Amino acid sequence: MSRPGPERTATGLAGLDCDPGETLLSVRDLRTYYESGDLIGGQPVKAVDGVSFDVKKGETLGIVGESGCGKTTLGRTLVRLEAATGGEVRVGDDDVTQLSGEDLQAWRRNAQVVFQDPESSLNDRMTVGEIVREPLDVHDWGTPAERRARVRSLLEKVGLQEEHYYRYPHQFSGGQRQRVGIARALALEPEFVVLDEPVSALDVSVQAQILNLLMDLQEELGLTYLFIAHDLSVVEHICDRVAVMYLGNVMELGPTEELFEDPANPYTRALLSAVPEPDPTAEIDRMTLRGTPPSPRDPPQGCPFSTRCPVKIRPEGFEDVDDETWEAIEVFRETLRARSRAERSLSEQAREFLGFETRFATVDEVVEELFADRELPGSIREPVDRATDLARDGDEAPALDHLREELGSVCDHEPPAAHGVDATARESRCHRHDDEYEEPAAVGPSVGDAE
Ligand SMILES: Nc1ncnc2c1ncn2[C@@H]1O[C@H](COP(=O)(O)OP(=O)(O)OP(=O)(O)O)[C@@H](O)[C@H]1O
Repeated sequence: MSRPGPERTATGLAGLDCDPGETLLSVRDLRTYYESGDLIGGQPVKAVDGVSFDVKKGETLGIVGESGCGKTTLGRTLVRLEAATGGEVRVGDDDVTQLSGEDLQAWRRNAQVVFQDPESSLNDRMTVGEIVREPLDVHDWGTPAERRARVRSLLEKVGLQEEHYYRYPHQFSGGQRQRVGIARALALEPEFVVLDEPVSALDVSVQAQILNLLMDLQEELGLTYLFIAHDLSVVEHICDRVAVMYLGNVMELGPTEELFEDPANPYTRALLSAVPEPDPTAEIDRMTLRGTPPSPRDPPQGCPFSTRCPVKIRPEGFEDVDDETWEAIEVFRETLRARSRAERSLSEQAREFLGFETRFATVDEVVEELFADRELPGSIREPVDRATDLARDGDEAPALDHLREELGSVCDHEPPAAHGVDATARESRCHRHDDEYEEPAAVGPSVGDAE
């Protein structure tokens, strides 16, 4: 069978040949779960838990969020390095998650990854020429002479010299190794490239060079990038649009400038307010988030961010309870949740949430510390007492269910839908965008620079 050589123009999948600005990938309700290693009954890790967005041809879409929120899994699922558990990734009429045979080969040629750590992602026993040529060999691209010529032109394209062909990765600096990784990713002329933290392992002085190279290559080759990063300043610099992930969900997605200037979602606001200001005298209200993200094995039933959200909606009838009392209830719930995970002892968790040095051994001591000095109305005292009884017997799950039933709001019960939040098609998932509630910005601390 004849294989595509250097002259080939068709990508192999009709949907990839769309025009710049048109939708290249249409991701719908995509889920990727990792099955638990337990023999029976373990919950899967819901690394990507129902995300929907489009990627437009020629754009750079940033994916940001804290460690463990599912960025890498999302990128790997899009290029079929991980199998999706559910949902779709449409390219024209094809669903990438279902491709097999030649169509899957065509997708694999067209969807490549540049990995974070050029130290470990390149095989140290192969020469640079062999590393870059390997995908051409695997896909039986052109003739051997054409492959060698292609590797030389790729090395030049990424700023390396011809004589580097016969060297080994360990003879190179981190920046040079990442250039090799980029050349390899581009060998098969892909349309779509996942850049998974491509500069975070590099010296700051080298980062800009690699980012400039990536931007030049994008322009020259019409590439579409998914740019995964936790460094927000890099994202602001390089991305056209940004998706903010939390616990396997996209909380907000929109054009970079608008999203950074006026973040709509409480999580985006918290994430941006955690970025150190270049001017330390600038007065901004920093949002500090309580606790740690919930386990992706057991995400909250309502809004993914509900357990830590600083502007969580109160349930009806509790609006007048003072903030400290309400905070104590949320800390109680968070402590029970941590205890049910049993990853760390209750005392460690409680100390972290409360900032106390005291050791807590029992639920009663936590309750005493949180509520002893407070006048609790019966509508709060009763569910707290009931939950304490349940938790005392080691039943945190029913205790939490009870608290959610009695003291939970819409944020605890329903996942928020995506709301359009400005004229740029930006979307944010938060119940506060419903007309009946105040917007996050109206009730929470302000975010952004104070120039
Ligand atoms: N192969 C795997 N098996 C089981 N769980 C996994 C696997 N890979 C990732 N996870 C889990 O899935 C969740 C998402 O991980 P992922 O690496 O996608 O997040 P991330 O946002 O890219 O994090 P980081 O910024 O630290 O790379 C985490 O809880 C992680 O522990």
